[in-house]
Parts: sequence; C-alpha cells; structure tokens
Amino acid sequence: MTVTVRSLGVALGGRQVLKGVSLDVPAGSWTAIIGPNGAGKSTLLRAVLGLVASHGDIAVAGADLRTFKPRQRARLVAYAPQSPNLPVGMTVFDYTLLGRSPYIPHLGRESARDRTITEEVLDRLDLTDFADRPLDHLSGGERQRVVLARALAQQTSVLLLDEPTTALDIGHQQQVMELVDQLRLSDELTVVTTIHDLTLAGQYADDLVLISAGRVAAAGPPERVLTRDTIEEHFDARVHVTPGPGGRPILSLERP
Ligand SMILES: Nc1ncnc2c1ncn2[C@@H]1O[C@H](COP(=O)(O)OP(=O)(O)OP(=O)(O)O)[C@@H](O)[C@H]1O
Repeated sequence: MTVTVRSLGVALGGRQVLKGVSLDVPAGSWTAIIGPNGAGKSTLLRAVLGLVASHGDIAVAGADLRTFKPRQRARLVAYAPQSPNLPVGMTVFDYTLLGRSPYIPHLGRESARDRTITEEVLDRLDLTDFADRPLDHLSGGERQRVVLARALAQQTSVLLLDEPTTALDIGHQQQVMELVDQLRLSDELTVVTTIHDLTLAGQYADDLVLISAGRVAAAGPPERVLTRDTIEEHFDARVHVTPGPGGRPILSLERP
C-alpha cells in the first residue's frame, strides 16, 4: 500500500512546524525520515496518522486517515511511537495483545489466533521470557522492543515507526531492522521510519527523506542524500562518507 503526502503543513503552538512537505512511499518499500532534532520528523508521522491537525493531502492506500476512527485506522496502519504511555503493571503479553484490539469485537474476548499471533511476535523479538513481566520492570531497550511487538501484532500493511532503535544495543538494532525488512519482503509491508542513525538508515531504507526546519531538504536513494555537504549543512556535523556494501554510504564522524 502506498503512502502519499502532498504540500503538508502543520502548526503547533502557533508555529509552523511542517511546511509544504511531500512524500511518496511506494507499496512494499522502506522510507527513512532523517533530520536534526526538532526538524519535524515525529510530527510528520503523527500528521500522516491524523493525530495532529494538518492541511494538505494525505493518502495511505488511497485513504485519508484524518477521516478514520481509531479502530478503523489501526487495521490499516500500525504505529510505534517514540515514547508511548505504557500502562503501569500491565504485562508484556497483555500489552502486545493490545495490538490485536482492532480485530476483537466490542465486549468480546481475544481469540486463540490472537494469542498465537502475540506469542509469535514476542518470540521473533526475543521477548518470550518477558511475557509475564510488568512493563515497568523492563529496561529501556526491552520496553522499546515491546512497543514494536504491539505494532507488529496488528499485522497491518503499513508500518510507521518513530525511532525504533534508539535504545537498542547493536545486536538488537540489527535484529529489529532485519525483522522489519523480512516482513517487508514477505508480506509486502510498506515501512516509514524516523531514525537518527544515518548509516543504519542508509543500510536498510530504499529512500531517505531529509527534513530540516520543517521542509524536505533532500530526498532519494541513500547515496544521493547522505553526502558530506548535505550532512554538514543540515546537521552542522563533519563526517567522512565511504561507500559500504552495495554502495550504501557509511558515515563516520571527523574530529575537528
Ligand atoms: N505540542 C507542541 N506544541 C508546540 N510545539 C511543538 C509541539 N510538539 C512539538 N513541537 C515542536 O515541533 C518541532 C518538531 O518536533 P518533532 O517532535 O516533530 O521533531 P523531531 O524531528 O521528531 O525531533 P527529534 O529528533 O528531537 O525527535 C519542535 O521544534 C518541537 O519543539
């Protein structure tokens, strides 16, 4: 399913946070939204979901999610926010099972299939041993994987992930990115993720969109966006860029 945004604008607290943003994410592809702190990356995801007021055109599989009820939206798009409110005392299993809520009838109970899907997702994210643990008894990285687990349990065709790897060690970063990539290939999932690790973004995404001061500053394949000059201009960082496997850029910081 495609995600298309045209001339998107968002104002927050009386300030224009996104201006004229356009985005084209083909079905089954992975787009990474990059950009400096405060650029508007999370706001862009929230606007696509219809969680913040916006003007401009938004189409997810041809539909404008701003007109959808939450339950209807949750069958089409799964969203893993950067810092979700986690219910104190709820177990990892029950929180992940919440991902099945859009399919459970009102006043009904989850089915055996809902529980099986939840168990499978926990297994794929190395979380089976934590299933009965309350969310507030987890480390930051474990919590982050549980938030992703809930989103994957929704089994939607579009996945929006806000900074899915920030709290993860390098092994779990790889595990999460590989898992998302596998799902993308096997289930034709369309993925949009914000991400700060530019090398990681360049290794997995088909296209990068650089947001800077609320506008699209660059967009295209990783090797076109991740250039030394672009990084210096928008992040005020000096980096060395070398072509890695498949020509995908590897960035390292240059000491002044
Ligand atoms: N509710 C709000 N009211 C006013 N301004 C807001 C609100 N929420 C966010 N902002 C501002 O909007 C801008 C964009 O925020 P956003 O969270 O989208 O940035 P980001 O690119 O995701 O940043 P980061 O990389 O730090 O997570 C920031 O300047 C932020 O301070």
